[in-house]
Order: sequence, then structure tokens, then C-alpha cells
Amino acid sequence: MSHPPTLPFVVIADELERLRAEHPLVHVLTNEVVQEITANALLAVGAAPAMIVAEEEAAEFAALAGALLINIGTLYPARWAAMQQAVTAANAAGVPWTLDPVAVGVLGYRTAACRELLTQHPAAIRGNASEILALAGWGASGRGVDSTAGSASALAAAEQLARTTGAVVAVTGEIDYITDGETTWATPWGHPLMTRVVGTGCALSALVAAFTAHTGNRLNAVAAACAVAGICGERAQSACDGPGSFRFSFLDALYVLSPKQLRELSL
Ligand SMILES: Nc1ncnc2c1ncn2[C@@H]1O[C@H](COP(=O)(O)OP(=O)(O)OP(=O)(O)O)[C@@H](O)[C@H]1O
Ligand SMILES: Cc1ncsc1CCO
Ligand SMILES: [Mg+2]
Repeated sequence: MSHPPTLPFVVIADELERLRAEHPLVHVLTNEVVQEITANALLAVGAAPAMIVAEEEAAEFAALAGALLINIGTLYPARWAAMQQAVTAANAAGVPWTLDPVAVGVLGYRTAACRELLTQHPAAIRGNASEILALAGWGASGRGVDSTAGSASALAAAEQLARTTGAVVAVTGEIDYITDGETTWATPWGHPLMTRVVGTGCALSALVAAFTAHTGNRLNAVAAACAVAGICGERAQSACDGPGSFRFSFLDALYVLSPKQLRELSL
């Protein structure tokens, strides 16, 4: 297997600089577990989150947003109705939307929902290896919301999924791979402690949405979001005592990370 190249620091710096300048409004339809860490991660990095969840408001708001996140972690009929309203309105308004297919392949209801969502032109998809394997139809392997497979084992599935859906696909784990089906970046940053704190993956998907809120290079935008989460996860781990303080250190790391620092790392 060929090894995809590592995303250069200068690309991460450029994408972060653009995000901070544009301060995108991100419409978030996510699960009940991670609302707070998701909103705080978006604020810390320089985006503007809003969790507009009512079916009556979702279409109106999605059309105004810079990007939309659909995370099916705690899916139920009322939330699904709001998601359908939001996705339809986002597509009509040209607003890019990102899918986090939490535990797809493990349960029938959410798997059917994902099948439907895949026909609705997501701009980006971010999942762990088990989720990407299941979405691509390569078999179900997750244990609840966690992956039982390594990210490298899902790279070929991610490339196929990108080609069939037109989305940029990020499969995360020890190394993250980000692909449009033709070109693939690796982002090797991160720390295993990130899997012991709920919402690091879900918050990353919200960052992916925020970084795609422009018309530039979408592959680089999604990869930069993965890189930022990984770099900040590493920094947070070295500044914390365990999962509790990791949450705070992670938000602090997102806030202090600067394009200038990133450019210096590439010298
Ligand atoms: N073993 C690991 N080493 C380093 N970083 C990791 C490791 N596993 C996951 N990460 C990082 O943790 C973050 C979340 O990725 P993960 O694949 O665990 O998502 P997830 O399973 O969807 O998580 P969640 O259940 O929190 O939504 C990513 O930034 C990823 O790079
Ligand atoms: C723990 C958990 N259960 C449903 S969604 C979720 C958060 C993350 O993936
Ligand atoms: Mg997840």
C-alpha cells in the first residue's frame, strides 16, 4: 500500500487563517451528548456555532449558515425531520454540509438514514474506520460508537466512498486520511487519550464543517480541520492530567493555535 503524504503545515496555516478571517456561522445538528464541547470547540477555533434543532426553524437557518453539520449520534424521528429540512435547504442555497455517521452499520434505523443522506450530496464525511467501512458497504464492525478497525484498513473504502458520493471523506484514528477519491492526505497528529473523552470525533466533524465554509480547495479544508484537531489534541495531552482536564486543555489549544506558529513549524 502506498503511504499518502502528510499535509504541509503551510496549508494548515492558510486554512486556519481563512477560517479566522471569515468566522463562519455553522448550523449544528448533532447528538445530545456532545453539544457543549462542539459549540466550545467551534468558538475556540474562531467559528460561530448555532444549534438550531426544531423542524420549524431548520430550513430557514441552514440557508443562512456558512456550513451545516449533520451528526446522527442520537437520532430520533423529530431530529431526523429537522435534518431533512436542513439538508434540503442547504443544498438549495449552496451551503456545504458535513456528515458524521455515528455508529452507522451497528443499528438499522441510523443505517437507513445514512443511506438516504448519501444520496443528498454531502460536501464532506468524517467518521472512524468502522463507520467508513460500513458506509462504503464493506461490512459492519463498530462496537457502539467506537471503531474496532484501524484507519489504514478503511482508506480504500474512504476513497471509494469519495468517488461514489462526491464528498471529501476523512477517516480518523491513529493517523487520519483525507481523500477526494483521487488525492489523499495523511494527518498523523493526535493522542490515544482523545478516544477516552467523549466528543473529540464529533467536535472534529464540526471543525470539518467550519473549514469547508468557503469555495476554495475542499480537500485541503477538511484535511486542515483534521490536522488542527490532532495537533491540539497532542498539545492538550501534554498539558493535562487526564480526560477531565484534557477537555479544557483542548479548547485552550484550539484558541491559541496560530497560523504564524504553524508556518514556523514548516521552516
Ligand atoms: N490512537 C490514536 N492516536 C492518536 N490520535 C487518535 C487515535 N485515535 C483517535 N485519534 C484522534 O482522535 C480524534 C477523534 O477520532 P476518532 O477516530 O476516535 O473519532 P470517533 O470514534 O468518531 O470519536 P467520538 O466517538 O469521540 O466521536 C481524531 O482527531 C483522531 O485523529
Ligand atoms: C457516547 C455517544 N452515544 C451516542 S452519540 C455519542 C457520542 C459520540 O460519539
Ligand atoms: Mg464518532
